[in-house]
Amino acid sequence: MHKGSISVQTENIFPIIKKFLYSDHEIFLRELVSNAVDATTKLKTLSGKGLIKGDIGETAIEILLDEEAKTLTIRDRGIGMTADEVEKYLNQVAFSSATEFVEKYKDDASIIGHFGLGFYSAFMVASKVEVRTLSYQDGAKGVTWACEGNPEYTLEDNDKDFRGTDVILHINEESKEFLGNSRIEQLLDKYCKFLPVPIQFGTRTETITEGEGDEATEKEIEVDNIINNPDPAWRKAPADLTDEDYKAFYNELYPFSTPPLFWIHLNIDYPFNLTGILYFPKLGNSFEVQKNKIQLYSNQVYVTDDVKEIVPEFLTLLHGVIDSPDIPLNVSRSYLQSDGNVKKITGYITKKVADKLAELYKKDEEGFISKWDDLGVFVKYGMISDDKFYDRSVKFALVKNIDGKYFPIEQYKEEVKAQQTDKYDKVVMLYTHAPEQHDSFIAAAKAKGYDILVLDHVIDNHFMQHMEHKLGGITFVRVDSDTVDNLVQKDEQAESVLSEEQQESVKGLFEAIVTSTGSTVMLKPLSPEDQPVTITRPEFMRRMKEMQGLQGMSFGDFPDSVNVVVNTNHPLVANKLVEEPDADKQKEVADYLYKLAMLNQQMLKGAELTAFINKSLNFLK
Ligand SMILES: Nc1ncnc2c1ncn2[C@@H]1O[C@H](COP(=O)(O)OP(=O)(O)OP(=O)(O)O)[C@@H](O)[C@H]1O
Repeated sequence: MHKGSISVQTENIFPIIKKFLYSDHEIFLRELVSNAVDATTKLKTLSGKGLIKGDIGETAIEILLDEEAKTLTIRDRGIGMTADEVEKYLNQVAFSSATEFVEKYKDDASIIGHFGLGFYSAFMVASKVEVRTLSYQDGAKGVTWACEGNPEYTLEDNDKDFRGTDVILHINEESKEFLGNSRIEQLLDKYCKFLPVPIQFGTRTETITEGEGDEATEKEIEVDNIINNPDPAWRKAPADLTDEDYKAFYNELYPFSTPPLFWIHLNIDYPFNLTGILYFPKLGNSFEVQKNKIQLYSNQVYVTDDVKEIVPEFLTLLHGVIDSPDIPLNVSRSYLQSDGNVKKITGYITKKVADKLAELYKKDEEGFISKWDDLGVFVKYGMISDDKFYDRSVKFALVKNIDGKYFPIEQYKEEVKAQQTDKYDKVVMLYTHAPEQHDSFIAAAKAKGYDILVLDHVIDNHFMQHMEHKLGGITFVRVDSDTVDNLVQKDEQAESVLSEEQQESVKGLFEAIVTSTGSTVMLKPLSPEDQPVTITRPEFMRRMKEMQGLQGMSFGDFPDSVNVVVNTNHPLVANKLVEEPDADKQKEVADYLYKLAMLNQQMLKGAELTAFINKSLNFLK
């Protein structure tokens, strides 16, 4: 037996590890299993080069839990270590790199906790760590290194008879959770799901069928429980994968979810290394809830699902996996943001996504259109937030009209130009966010030969604002924002059949009825075919208010701004109302017309609505 003292360059590291590493203790398992994987990969490499004679045999890594002995063991059948190597790698390399790391990041506990310290993170959860190891080299002798979380360690020979390393953790009092089967299972699933070496944790029962036809019997057998898929889809060549393989992998990542719309296989080795698969999920009208689903890996080791720094914000709506050994992982956020490689990766991913969409649109326009309702959100979000993406995608950014036809927005502008250009030379793109609710406005606009778009997603206000600015020469106007004659403003002036005096009296009549703040009464000589009274919501104020609401800002109690437009050429106004001799009756008619307009804009509610219905029923008596 040999005793020694770990050379301490700085003050004792163990209290520092315990003090600073309070967050994410669980990372120790990832670190130790990664070391086991490294040792196994090294062995395979040596064998591949013919440097190890004969068959290397079993290489699976095992995780063993002994609740009674309170130990958790990580067992590999990798290269192992000689006594000299243990001294060098565990006492010097591992120790000095851990010391350096803690020194560097001790003011940012979250970083240390998150990224671990390699081998020494074992001391976050263990009061004692034993390493029993046997090197692959001919004639090597087994050695056991043990350390109880202080600078003293022991090293002694053992009789280990199979190549590889057991790291035995004597779990400390505060970390008892790591003696639970399901907790370990959960951690392995989180961090080790796609590690490149099979990892076994206990056994599981499997039902197999023996014999054939009528003779067939079902039997339960115990098999090794391999918790990982060592050869995940993203590491394979796209040519070797079918659509079913991609879907199956999606299901592996997100069990029980709706199949994705399509995917992009990323594969680049210059100027940085990156592989991965990004999936476009079915989003429908939802938005926020889907974020943070992309998982970041480094050589198949799970790192995080917080990829904000690597993937442009709008693409965090995507799902899938990115794997890059080139992303500097154990550094701070601010460093990531300014890192040149990370910027290049972001740019590359954006370009790949835009190219894939362009290709889909070109190759299969119909298929692309059929996916647009789900895809539109990404594309719009991307166009708003990333100029380069805008330039690439404006060609295939679609808008849908009320008849369910889709057009690229630039082409749509040309389609409606002749009918819908206003006196300021802008093409007015009319839209509704709720076709049912705007039925009468839509009917009026259609009768005038206008086309109407459906823009009903929460992102659309921002999208419209952005397109007005970027595309230029267009303005979006909601179909209920003005009376139909004024949706596309022209210079034509219609004549009113009422005298000025009559107009004054009609205006006064309505002003006495319309008392809510924010409402303005206006008279207009519209077509006799149009509604007698229409309530419109001016585009600018409404859109501003909605956009601020979306950003969590508030206009305070700013009332809805609406116009109550009275059509002075409608017979019910021009004849019935004006000619009515009885003042009370006149007021009643005006009020009824106003209520109908409110009803049309879904503004009639509560007691007012009940009174209106009762009044209408009385007419039928
Ligand atoms: N299971 C193992 N089998 C063989 N050698 C090991 C094993 N675990 C650790 N080592 C040796 O100890 C060294 C130090 O390990 P440690 O985990 O601290 O650092 P690392 O793996 O080099 O880097 P990282 O901090 O990224 O984990 C390793 O480089 C390796 O040589």
